[in-house]
Amino acid sequence: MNSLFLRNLDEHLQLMQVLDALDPQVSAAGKRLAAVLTAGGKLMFCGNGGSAADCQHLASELTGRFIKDRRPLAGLALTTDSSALTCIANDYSFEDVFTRQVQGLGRAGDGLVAISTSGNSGNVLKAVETAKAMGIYTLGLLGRDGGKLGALCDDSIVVPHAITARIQEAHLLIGHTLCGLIEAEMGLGQ
Ligand SMILES: O=C(CO)[C@@H](O)[C@H](O)[C@H](O)[C@H](O)COP(=O)(O)O
Ligand SMILES: [Zn+2]
Repeated sequence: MNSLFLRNLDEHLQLMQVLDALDPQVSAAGKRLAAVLTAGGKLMFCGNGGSAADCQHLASELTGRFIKDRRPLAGLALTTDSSALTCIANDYSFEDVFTRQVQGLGRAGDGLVAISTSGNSGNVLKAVETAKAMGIYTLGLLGRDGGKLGALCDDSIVVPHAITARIQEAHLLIGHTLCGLIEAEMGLGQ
């Protein structure tokens, strides 16, 4: 029997082979995110667990750098402020950890990238509902069948797989591509 690594690799490669079907959604999302930044808005990111790590990773590609040496862009992970997260979860509820940050930090014209492999995390759902009501563009980076977020977000990119880890691996590829598209759309860099 194949090793665990070879089985994971096989699953990963099979998934990669069907992701080309997502090209229209990824290209359109890159344009929408670039438009938010071009108009002076910021991009916020929220998600749980491994997706929380993706949030800070992708936000840092914007404020720091991705491929090109260019001006910093407005990316903000809502997953990294441990004081805000613990205060909101402790004093209100875990469902509110992203929502209250969106309310406090978000402005009409901003964007919120909601990352969830199930598409059903309650705190992410609530943040997207709040963001939409504030006039903030919402993009879901989702998995499985997109879950409730698939129907809720303005736009969604759904990785069609049942295993959380495989979905997360695809999310990082798509997230990196979105960063590249933002740079290209904005004509930034050398
Ligand atoms: O990274 C992993 C599994 O690979 C876990 O930490 C995973 O992110 C957590 O179970 C999350 O709470 C799952 O949330 P979601 O993707 O369904 O919104
Ligand atoms: Zn993980």
